[in-house]
Amino acid sequence: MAANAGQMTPTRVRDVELTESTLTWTNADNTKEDATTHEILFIIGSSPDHTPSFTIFCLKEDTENQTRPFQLLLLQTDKIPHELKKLVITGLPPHLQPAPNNTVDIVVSTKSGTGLAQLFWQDVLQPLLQSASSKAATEAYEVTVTQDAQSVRQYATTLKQSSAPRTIILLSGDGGIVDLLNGHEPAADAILPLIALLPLGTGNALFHSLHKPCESVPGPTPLVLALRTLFLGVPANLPIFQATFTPGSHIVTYTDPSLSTSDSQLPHKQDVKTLYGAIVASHGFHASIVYESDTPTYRVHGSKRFGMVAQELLKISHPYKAALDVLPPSSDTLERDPHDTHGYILVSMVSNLESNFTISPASKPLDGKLHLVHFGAISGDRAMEAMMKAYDGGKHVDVRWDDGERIRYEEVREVRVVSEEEEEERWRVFCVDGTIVQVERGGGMSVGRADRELFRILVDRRVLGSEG
Ligand SMILES: Nc1ncnc2c1ncn2[C@@H]1O[C@H](COP(=O)(O)OP(=O)(O)OP(=O)(O)O)[C@@H](O)[C@H]1O
Repeated sequence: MAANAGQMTPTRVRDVELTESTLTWTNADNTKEDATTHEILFIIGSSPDHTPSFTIFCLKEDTENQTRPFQLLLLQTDKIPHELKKLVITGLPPHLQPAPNNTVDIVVSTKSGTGLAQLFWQDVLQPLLQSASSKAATEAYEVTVTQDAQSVRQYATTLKQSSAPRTIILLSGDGGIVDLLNGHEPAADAILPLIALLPLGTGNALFHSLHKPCESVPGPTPLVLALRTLFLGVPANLPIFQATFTPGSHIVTYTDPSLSTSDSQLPHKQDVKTLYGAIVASHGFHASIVYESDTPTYRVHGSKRFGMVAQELLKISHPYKAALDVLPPSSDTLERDPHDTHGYILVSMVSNLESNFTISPASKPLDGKLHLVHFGAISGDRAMEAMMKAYDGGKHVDVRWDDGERIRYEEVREVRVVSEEEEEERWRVFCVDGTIVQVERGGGMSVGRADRELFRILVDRRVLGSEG
């Protein structure tokens, strides 16, 4: 469907001043208002041959306000403080301008996170794009609003029909990325579509990992950072990995056994051989948390849902029976891990699974390296201790207990996991960027870096500076 919202009229203001990190201004009725510099997105200035005029774009967020969590401010003024000049742009950057040789798509994943993507599109992004454009640009955007769990993949399959440059503004969590990656296989010489990610999911691992060098407390919220990247960012190839599964494996969604089985509760099963991912592939505790927390009942709790399910799983501390083989970066020989049972096997291409959960502290944005994080079938108390240290800047990677048990953390080229003798399906789940795959008894997964890229992604310039 085409977008067609009206343009937002900027508020005329004067006496715009900056004191430390507070922006103040005076309205036409002489009232004074303010915002923090962390709420400023960017400033659109008139072209040099016109009378100077600036529109300051700010986003105020109030997560407690259920009906109006987002407030976009457009302040029009003739003069801005000198310190703000670096935020001035002249309008929509080329990657956001719909043109015969540039397609711009918007994908709104309505069930991501706590379900705010559609409101964000209507109240923030659509008026923002419209107001930043000199013509009615958003009418030329194609908007896909998800109707079901297949919508993003279906959208991705349509991409191969065109070979022109394309920007995809994706309002979702990590699931939207994995769906794009697995719905689209471009021709070898195609111009890779460019993803602009607006983090409206729960964990938003890819977004937080890519923006790690830009995040600070106090500082801009993830959505402010994302909108700055949308307008001011630069494209980079998105490194990905490929997970290959044994025959009989299928993608599955969780069915809460305590709820009565109606049709809508039945698990949806879909055969799978390989999946591309950009974030993590796992088996054990992490995969089980993702699998068992993905219910409507848990989803309403936002990112707390992971912790709630983790508590339950820690009480059980299931020893996952599996064979783990690891290929070090500079070797051609797989090495068998000595453990027969495991608590946590996770291969990560990113540093963070949530903004404050640093699973792989050595991972740098876009470095394309895989790191293994592993522990054996340790007690719930020890697992909890390790997880808490991951929330403390990734200190879990140095944990070692007196009896010799430790967290294994190292760069890897490939990892193979084969689930052994697990009777219950519940303990035979694997996770690729939030997608859950259940394998047959004795089945498993191998993970290594993919030999090609499928998409580019917009990143903050500072990220490219910190590469390598
Ligand atoms: N209208 C819809 N009906 C049913 N399912 C939907 C709909 N829209 C999106 N979904 C599904 O909801 C899931 C949302 O996943 P996504 O990863 O975007 O959010 P999240 O799980 O909250 O965040 P994260 O993965 O970052 O923790 C996806 O599996 C997607 O396919």
